[in-house]
Amino acid sequence: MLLDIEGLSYSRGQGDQCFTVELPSFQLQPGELVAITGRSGSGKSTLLELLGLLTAPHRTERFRWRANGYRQDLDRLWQRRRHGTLSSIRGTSMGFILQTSGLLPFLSVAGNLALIRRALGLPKHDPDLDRMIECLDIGPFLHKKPSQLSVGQQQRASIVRALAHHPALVLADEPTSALDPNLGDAVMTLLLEQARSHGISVLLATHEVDRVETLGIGRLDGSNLHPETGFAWRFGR
Ligand SMILES: Nc1ncnc2c1ncn2[C@@H]1O[C@H](COP(=O)(O)OP(=O)(O)OP(=O)(O)O)[C@@H](O)[C@H]1O
Repeated sequence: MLLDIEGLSYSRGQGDQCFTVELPSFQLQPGELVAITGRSGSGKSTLLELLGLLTAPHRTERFRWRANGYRQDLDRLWQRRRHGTLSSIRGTSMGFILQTSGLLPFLSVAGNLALIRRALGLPKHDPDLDRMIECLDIGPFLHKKPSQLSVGQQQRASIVRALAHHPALVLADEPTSALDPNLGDAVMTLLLEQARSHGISVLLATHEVDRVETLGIGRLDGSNLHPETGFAWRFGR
């Protein structure tokens, strides 16, 4: 099991503006793709930040990680402020597809893709990376800087970058939001194929419930615990 979580919760804000996200129980297997769904403002991005170790939860009964033969008690790492270890897990074993592309502005797209592989000591050339470049049609702008690209082109480049080092977990925040339906399909096909062929687990925040249901992708859906305020959401399958 890649992630094993019980009783995770996080709150931000004060008093009647307090916003809470709860994840009572969640297990994610290697190669599993799960869509995080729920109304706008329900906390999908917040949940991705928590599961991607970018934000510390306020409470967890169990928060465990196991990848590449290593187990980590993430709860304990947060409590002991082992930020170096948390950062190393993020850098080596996770790939992020953010709403803002997150590509480094001073590098070309090719440079962005090469950086993570070089940092991890992986060979420069990888047939699988070439195939991903072809699949999302980013070859024509590999030499360009992110500022010279459309939002959709940046999004496609950031998807390939997140997968370039074959991480154990990819966290994707609305990865098809700026794409036309054909490219949206290509992205979903690529994520499913990477999950199956490389055992990469994918957590995908999305509003595209129809698309994920058509593809048979499981959902972690947010329900509103306080309909009058909408400030507390519980996510479950
Ligand atoms: N930096 C922040 N500071 C304070 N509140 C925030 C911040 N970012 C988000 N929020 C609030 O936290 C709640 C959850 O936001 P989040 O972005 O996680 O929701 P979401 O489900 O991803 O939304 P969307 O579908 O619109 O992207 C919202 O009520 C939002 O207003």
